[in-house]
Amino acid sequence: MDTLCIEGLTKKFGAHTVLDEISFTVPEHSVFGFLGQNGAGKTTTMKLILGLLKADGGQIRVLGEPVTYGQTKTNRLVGYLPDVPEFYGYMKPAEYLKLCGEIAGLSKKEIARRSEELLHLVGLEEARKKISGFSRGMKQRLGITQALLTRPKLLICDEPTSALDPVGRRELLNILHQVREQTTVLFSTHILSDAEQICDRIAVLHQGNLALCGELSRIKAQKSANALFVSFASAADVSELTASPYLLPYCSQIEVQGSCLTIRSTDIKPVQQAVLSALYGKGLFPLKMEIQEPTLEGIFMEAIQ
Ligand SMILES: Nc1ncnc2c1ncn2[C@@H]1O[C@H](COP(=O)(O)OP(=O)(O)OP(=O)(O)O)[C@@H](O)[C@H]1O
Repeated sequence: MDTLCIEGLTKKFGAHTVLDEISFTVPEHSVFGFLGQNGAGKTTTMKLILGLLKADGGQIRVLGEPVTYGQTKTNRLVGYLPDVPEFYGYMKPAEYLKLCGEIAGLSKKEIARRSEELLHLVGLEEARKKISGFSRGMKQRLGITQALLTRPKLLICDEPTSALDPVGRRELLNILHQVREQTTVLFSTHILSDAEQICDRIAVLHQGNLALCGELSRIKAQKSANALFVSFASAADVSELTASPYLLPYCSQIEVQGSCLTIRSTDIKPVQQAVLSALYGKGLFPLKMEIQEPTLEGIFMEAIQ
């Protein structure tokens, strides 16, 4: 069964339609990247899943149960990490988790066991200081422990890496990748390389619609419009190469940047042959020549154009 199923979801703020009948599913134990520019509607979608906002149309189901605005029934299945998690700064991590566990109705034994497991998972088992002294990365990691305390079936994280340095980002991505064994992860981001590293599925939200949605590997395979990148020691070599009659059929697909050129084509093989013939014909020697696979960044830019 899919952990999350969204069908025809619509949300308007006044005359502004933020979500216009979007539909997607998130399969169990997947890591789903929810991508979009600032203001695309990612947080709005998450709040709708949590029943914190009222939809103007459509349905949301968490493990088959419908989400109803204002009711928190389905939230027993969901853990949520907001973009800026708030804590009681005077508490230590274990104290904070104890409080959260008590509010959630967990037994003392379960709180102790879960806290130990989760603080170990996020590398905070040795953190003895008060939360007010935590770095942003430590706070995000603590936020994940709180969101996972009740063993939710779906973990929703709103831009969990956007405020972190590269080391903090790497640590957090590793944690999200690991927790997929216990739950399903839906996280929003505009850092495409983060999504590329750990997501098996993505959706790109743009102007109220899903510009792209599906398995990342499949999307990449479909976008087989590859590019051949060639660099030379000088721009003069580039001019000489592009003047070759072998490259004439590809002129409309050639991008020149100083001493480098990129040729894009849906079928890269004939391009390779043409470039090799042109290099040989002109007696040119490139510094570098490589086929560039489609990146998520390239795919994203194309989707939102
Ligand atoms: N309560 C509200 N009232 C009116 N407009 C709102 C409200 N909440 C969000 N919006 C608008 O809805 C749009 C989507 O906002 P949302 O916060 O969901 O985007 P986002 O994709 O999460 O952006 P970001 O990446 O910047 O966090 C924006 O234009 C925003 O101004």
